[in-house]
Amino acid sequence: MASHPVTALRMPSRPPPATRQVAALREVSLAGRRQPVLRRLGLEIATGERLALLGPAGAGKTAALMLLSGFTRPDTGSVLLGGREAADIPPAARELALVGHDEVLLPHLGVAGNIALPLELRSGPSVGHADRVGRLMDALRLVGLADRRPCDLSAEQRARTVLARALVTQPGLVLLDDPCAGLDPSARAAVLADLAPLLQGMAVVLATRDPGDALHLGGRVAVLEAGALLQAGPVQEVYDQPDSLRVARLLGAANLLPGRVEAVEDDIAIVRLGCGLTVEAAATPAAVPGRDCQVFIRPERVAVAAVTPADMGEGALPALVAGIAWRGDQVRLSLRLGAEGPRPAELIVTRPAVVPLAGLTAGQQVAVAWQAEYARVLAREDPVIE
Ligand SMILES: Nc1ncnc2c1ncn2[C@@H]1O[C@H](COP(=O)(O)OP(=O)(O)OP(=O)(O)O)[C@@H](O)[C@H]1O
Repeated sequence: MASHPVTALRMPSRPPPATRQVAALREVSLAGRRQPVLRRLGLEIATGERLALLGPAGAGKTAALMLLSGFTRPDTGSVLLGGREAADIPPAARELALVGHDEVLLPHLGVAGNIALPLELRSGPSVGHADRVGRLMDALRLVGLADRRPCDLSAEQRARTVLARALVTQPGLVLLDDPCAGLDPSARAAVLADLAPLLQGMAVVLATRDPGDALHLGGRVAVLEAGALLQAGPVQEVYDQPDSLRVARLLGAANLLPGRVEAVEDDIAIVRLGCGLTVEAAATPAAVPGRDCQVFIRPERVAVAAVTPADMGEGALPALVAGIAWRGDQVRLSLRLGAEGPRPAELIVTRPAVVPLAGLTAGQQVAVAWQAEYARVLAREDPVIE
């Protein structure tokens, strides 16, 4: 192999800066041809923070990045950079790096040459030779193939090179527009994991359609759809406590069990499911006694065992194993709740494939349970975004 793996390890020399606002969108709106692109969107990004903009195609993620980078102006609302109104700051003067969808690598330069280019072009005399070399070595660790040409790189290596090139100047704000597009889930996860040490001290906004990216990036997530902000918060919190069906589905696999709220007591709602069983779930504003609802619970939050509900404990429910499927690194159990009644509900339970399922088989009677805090009462339908 002609390439030289880069082995030097070096921690970034920057001291961790005090937390402050690096950038913000304040109630920005942007009109589109047929429907609004952004609808009074508000976001704040602090020093060193990681924020994933998660949403389906056309949600307005790229449009939000274009506003921050200055290539588009909002129709209403404002963009702030470093606490300052950014309208008069041209894109080239904004101290940020933008990695778009179709970044081009210079074909006549090797990986190291491509990554070093921004250092040559942008770093002023304040960045000494030793610091430049150090930054280049740090960035090269993400790729590890210093002299390979772009035409000889795999899609993952290209993505790594593009990211390394964007980070080599250590900008305070990095905008990443789905830099792992086209890579399979394990490659996406590996790139984001390897990226983490390079991102220290930098604020990162990652636009993605993939909830796995948001979870791997860590930090906060802002969920967008049709230009509207649906929910924002720490990614694990939004994953476990979605406010709507849309957010529940956009963050990953979700059980949504139709039912009706019977009572609410001490932040816990008692819900009678359509299949006839009664369950507990965290009360939300949608938990109004007498109102139809859906009970949300993530598949990995459901406990299952080949015992009776009485043996499993208070609140456990009887279920029937309808099917078991192995999907790569995951086992997926399909259960029927209320199988005796006229309208059984399907409940999906997932486990890492390495976790033994104590010999569960299709057709077996089991008991299931969950902690009420991981189940949530959601409205039967989401409001229309207008
Ligand atoms: N400045 C603009 N003016 C008018 N329309 C725009 C502008 N920017 C984006 N759009 C339109 O707004 C919609 C949302 O586009 P955007 O690229 O932001 O979505 P996205 O969430 O990034 O989607 P994807 O995941 O497919 O990249 C698209 O229909 C796009 O054509």
